[in-house]
Amino acid sequence: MKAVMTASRPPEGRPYVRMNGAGNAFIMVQAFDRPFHPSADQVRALADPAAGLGGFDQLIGVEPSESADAFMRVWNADGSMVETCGNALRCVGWLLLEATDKDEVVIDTAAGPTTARRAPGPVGLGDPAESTTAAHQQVTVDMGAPRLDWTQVPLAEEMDTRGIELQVGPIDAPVLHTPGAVSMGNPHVVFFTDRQDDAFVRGSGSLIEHHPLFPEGVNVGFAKVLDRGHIRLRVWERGAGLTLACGTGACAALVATARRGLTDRRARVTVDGGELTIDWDEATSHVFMTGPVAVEGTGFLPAALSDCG
Ligand SMILES: N[C@@H](CCC[C@H](N)C(=O)O)C(=O)O
Repeated sequence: MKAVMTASRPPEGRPYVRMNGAGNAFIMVQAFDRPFHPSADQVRALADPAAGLGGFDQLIGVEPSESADAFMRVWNADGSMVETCGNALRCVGWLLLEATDKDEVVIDTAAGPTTARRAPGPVGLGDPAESTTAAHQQVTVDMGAPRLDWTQVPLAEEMDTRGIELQVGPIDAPVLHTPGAVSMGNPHVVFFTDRQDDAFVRGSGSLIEHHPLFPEGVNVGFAKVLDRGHIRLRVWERGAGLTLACGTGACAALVATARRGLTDRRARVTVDGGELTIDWDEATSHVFMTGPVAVEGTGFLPAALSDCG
């Protein structure tokens, strides 16, 4: 881990690795040697293009753990600290797999532990073993069982999470209605809809994110079922807005569509930044997510924002 994240260190600031998981953008900060606990203001400052990091959806702290290979801490770009992030788990998993000789690593989070392992690369992209970066690498994570009780999402009132009482638009002709609600360690609502254009996703997503039915806020998915094994998904992320991919959102979309009988328990989920495969295993009830990870570069945090212990 340290080998991957601490190449040569100039005096100014703490090193970072910029990665993406199917387009979901992360800044990974090594917090093995010294704690990294930025305030919400400091996270927002780092997310600002003026900080020179290129912006990100989530800021990730990779910390030591007594029970796992690492603990992953997640901040959204708006500064909020959240439970977990599926695509970042695949990226941190890849970093840990690269830095050790293990076949499988365990990453703890505020939502509980997750295991990560390499998966065969996609056909047509060459041999992943020949790649010097993570560009062609596929990683599978075990996201555990979805939490489906209304108290676990959580919702503000009792409802059947297969299709909750929520609609957007006129009462007699709503444009969105009866979404599924799922927690993958973080809260998701998934609408089954063909409406996926930018303006619609941004407008309705930002509204629903803060709806009083979701006391902790919510990530908002817009899922178009193409066939029983294929979903087109866009996600308005809580605390980050419209992103190119949301891993927990893809897991939640598969769970929500499978519960409604719209898809099988395994499906390809096409997001703006790539393809994810989600498998809701019948025997264990665990949701497995496979998809690409990529290293975009490395750098050093601005000195003033490096010592956030
Ligand atoms: N990008 C993530 C989810 C990150 C956290 C989310 N915005 C939240 O507030 O719960 C993913 O890949 O799962």
